[in-house]
Amino acid sequence: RPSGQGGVQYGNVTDLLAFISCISGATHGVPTQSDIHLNKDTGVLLKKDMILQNGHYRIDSEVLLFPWKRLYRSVDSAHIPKGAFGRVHLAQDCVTHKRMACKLIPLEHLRRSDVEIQARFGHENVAELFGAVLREGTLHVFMEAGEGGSVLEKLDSCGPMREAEVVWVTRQVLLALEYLHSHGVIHHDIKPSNIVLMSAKAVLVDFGLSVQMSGDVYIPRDLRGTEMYMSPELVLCGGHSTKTDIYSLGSTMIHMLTGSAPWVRRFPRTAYPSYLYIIHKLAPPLEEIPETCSAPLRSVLHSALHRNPALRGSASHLLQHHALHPTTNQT
Ligand SMILES: Nc1nnc(-c2c[nH]c3ncc(-c4c[nH]c5ccccc45)cc23)o1
Repeated sequence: RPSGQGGVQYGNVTDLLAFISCISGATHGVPTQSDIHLNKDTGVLLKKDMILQNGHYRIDSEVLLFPWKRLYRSVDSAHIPKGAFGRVHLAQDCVTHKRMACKLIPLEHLRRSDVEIQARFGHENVAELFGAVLREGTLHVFMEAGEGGSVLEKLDSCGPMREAEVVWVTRQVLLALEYLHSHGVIHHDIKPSNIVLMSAKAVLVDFGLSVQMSGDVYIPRDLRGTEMYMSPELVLCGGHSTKTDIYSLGSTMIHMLTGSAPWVRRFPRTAYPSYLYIIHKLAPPLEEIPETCSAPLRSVLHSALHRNPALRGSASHLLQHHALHPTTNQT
């Protein structure tokens, strides 16, 4: 590479995956064949409207980072969304002004799934991956930006969502899950903060805990997810399937309908440091479904929150439910 040249280049998903396995291998002591210079900016961009300069794509010269603007009055403007290991900023290409999300992941916290799953499994309702650049030990992952913020932010500032909005979000998350589950991918962290809003769609983000199953059952080595949204079978650690995401979506639907995560109203977090025992011992939180919830949507919730994963609806099955096909004449 000529001197002064950066190591960032345009490429395809295969090039990006090779780059990610190189650097994640490099950090886990696996000797890599490539001449990755961890101290120069190296990386792969998938989009030509991200403009390289001499093989560089640097923060504050080729691309600028901004804190997300105050989307809602009451949300603390310092509230920068962060994934399992990474802070997410709004980014803008200096030449094309393309607006993106940029997640900064310290190399020591990088999980290959954080990038690999989004790169391999593109879908309308999965935040699109635009590229990744490694600079001074931090991986900058550029993605599709949900400038409407997350569903959690919307709930924290505007309170419970109307049923039609809940149906709109639920349907799009189910479309993403139907696609991911058909490829054996479990997201493992379905919750309001991992669903972000755009003008005409909602997309899933944060695949840092995702796995692709090799068979029908995934035997976990660790507990993955966020407690209030975890399924009973996941809490038991005896092996689970893609159906765990469906239960987490049911828990997310309760949060959207009531404005609070399941369990926390009956068992305040101050008094209950952990919800794992509650989720294991008690029946699914069906009593938290508001009285005002329509019968059709209630039956979707009963199916999604079924304690037995075998009897729980799949994403494809739930998508066929008439409650998720609102006709225009419904209020
Ligand atoms: N953990 C994680 N991994 N990837 C993402 C991600 C990709 N594109 C995005 N677009 C928007 C937001 C976002 C979340 N909360 C917000 C509040 C205000 C404004 C924006 C947001 C997050 C993302 O997030």
